[in-house]
Amino acid sequence: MNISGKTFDYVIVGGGTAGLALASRLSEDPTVTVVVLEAGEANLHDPNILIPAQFGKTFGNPKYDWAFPTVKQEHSNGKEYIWSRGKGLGGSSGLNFCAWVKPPAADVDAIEKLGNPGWNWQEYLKYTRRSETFHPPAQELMDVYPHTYRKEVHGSAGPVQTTIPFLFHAVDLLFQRTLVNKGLKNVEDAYAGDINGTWIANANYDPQTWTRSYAATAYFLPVRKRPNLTVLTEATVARVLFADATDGHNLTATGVEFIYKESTHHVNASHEVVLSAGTIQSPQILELSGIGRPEILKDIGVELKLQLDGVGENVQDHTFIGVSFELAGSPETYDRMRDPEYQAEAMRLHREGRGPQRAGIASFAYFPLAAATSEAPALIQRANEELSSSNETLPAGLQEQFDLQMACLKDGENGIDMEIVAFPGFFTPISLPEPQKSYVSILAVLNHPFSRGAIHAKSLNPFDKPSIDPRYFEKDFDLEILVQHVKYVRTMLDTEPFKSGVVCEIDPGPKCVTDEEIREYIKNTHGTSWHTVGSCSMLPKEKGGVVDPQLKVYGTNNLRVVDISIIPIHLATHTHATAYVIAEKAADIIRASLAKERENRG
Ligand SMILES: Cc1cc2nc3c(=O)[nH]c(=O)nc-3n(C[C@H](O)[C@H](O)[C@H](O)COP(=O)(O)OP(=O)(O)OC[C@H]3O[C@@H](n4cnc5c(N)ncnc54)[C@H](O)[C@@H]3O)c2cc1C
Repeated sequence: MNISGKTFDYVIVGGGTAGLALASRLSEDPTVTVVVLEAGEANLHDPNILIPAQFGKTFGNPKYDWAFPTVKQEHSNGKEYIWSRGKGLGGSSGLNFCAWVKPPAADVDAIEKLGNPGWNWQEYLKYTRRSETFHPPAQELMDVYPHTYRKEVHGSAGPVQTTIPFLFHAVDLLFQRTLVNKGLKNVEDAYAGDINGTWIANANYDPQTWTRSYAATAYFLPVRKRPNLTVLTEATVARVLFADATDGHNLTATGVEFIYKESTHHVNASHEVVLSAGTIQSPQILELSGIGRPEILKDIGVELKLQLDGVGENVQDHTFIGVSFELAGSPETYDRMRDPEYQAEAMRLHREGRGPQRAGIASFAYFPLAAATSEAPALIQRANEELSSSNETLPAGLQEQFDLQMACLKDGENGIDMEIVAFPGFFTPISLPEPQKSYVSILAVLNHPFSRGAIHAKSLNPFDKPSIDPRYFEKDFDLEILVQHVKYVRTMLDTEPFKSGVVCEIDPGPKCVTDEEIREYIKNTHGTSWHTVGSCSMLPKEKGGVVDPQLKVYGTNNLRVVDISIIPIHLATHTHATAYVIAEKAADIIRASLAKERENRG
């Protein structure tokens, strides 16, 4: 480690999804120097990461996973949760489920409507295409399932490799055909801004090797020898350092302090410091650096440098619930992986580029509440009443977010509030799967929660995990939406081919009938989808914003946040692809800022 005390143009905190993508793009310019400090290990060339379809294998292992505990959740029967988050190069892109999903255009446009010019669907499309190379599905897959796609919305030269994963087709066909028979449409290409209907998702797999394509392999490894790019792992950033602040002026970040092999060091930034530590740790680092709410900083004993009340607030998580069914005829599903012999054979086949280890989670459906239930108008009325009857004074700007969420709910044609995903295997936490049997678990996801949580530093110690309070179901309507999901999923049993393809429901099972019983099932078994956003929201400052549309922290000259924490209102999507969009756009913003600075200097 020979960087202590050295100066780089850009210091990036966190070598995760967005951090490595940004570092790779910025270091394309040989005249600038970039350093990335990552708290975790490198974890490169690691089969636990690279070989797909090993869902959850790295969870809870401190080599890969931060495993953050939440506080007790008052509205979920006092339960506490563990939130996995990737640690090491690639961050969460190294431990996620590789479902490559993008939001509907309207959700991205909502970000712009909240006061962020340039953060709209057209820009999203431009940057997401830059981030990926899409490989059309292999003929082997096309033969079974007729995939359709529109070439022009996919990237053809970006670092992240994407394709249709190998599928357990019996389940996919069961799911898709049933939903079409229930009135949903088959979406031609869900990457064009319209996700309303049912479709097969890509996975971020490289079809040459059938391995995970993630920030470390896609953005970092190909450029690791650049002389102007330095990446240091096992380096935990404790705080951002600032020049002595002169009253009334913006703060200037001069570098960061970090801990490496139990000693404290610093590096200097001659241009900018960028926080890419993710939704949970970017706000923690801001607070440890003296930026945030005065009462939080006082509690942890940090001198307030800049009051910014939005830090760690406006937190929104996608939570999900599963309904599992036993399948007739025991078709091939992930359930077979519980058999050590099958698994060994799957690994052997993978070495030859074949077999089920290439599988993904791919059958999705997104649709409006009105497509799920005839009670939608009454439910929406109830949501309205809940939001307007509350005596609490809403934080500044939250009403605007609620208005957009209500508009989405009311749009019975295209407003997406429901999501169900077919997991081909047993994935619910109450019953145990039986050997020789096959299952499908339909996972239902809350896309636009009204509840807002908070994430704050608990102490001055950067190794102390922050306090995480998602406040699940603080707004009861969030729970109601999940009840509607469960009821909708159960109606699939009345429709072919699900009707004859399924033997019976396993969880929650026949004892769970009334809405009240479904509510209890949800409260006792729901979990995070690991898509948390909002803790460093991009919003006008007076509306709770932490960063402006240039991703610059308000009140600073050269400190940005570039990760998924800046999303101010949740999207009906999984967030991996979006993290790259943020990084790609940030790279353009930072390059433009440097060009301007150089021009001014003459
Ligand atoms: C278990 C799981 C499954 C998921 N499944 C999917 C999926 O299938 N599809 C999908 O679209 N999305 C999925 N996601 C979400 C998606 O992966 C994330 O939203 C996205 O990767 C977040 O990127 P990020 O850059 O914001 O943060 P991260 O990728 O988490 O990067 C943050 C990095 O900062 C580092 N860091 C933190 N603090 C410090 C510090 N003090 N000093 C130095 N380094 C620090 C961390 O170690 C980490 O490497 C999943 C996420 C998880 C956790």
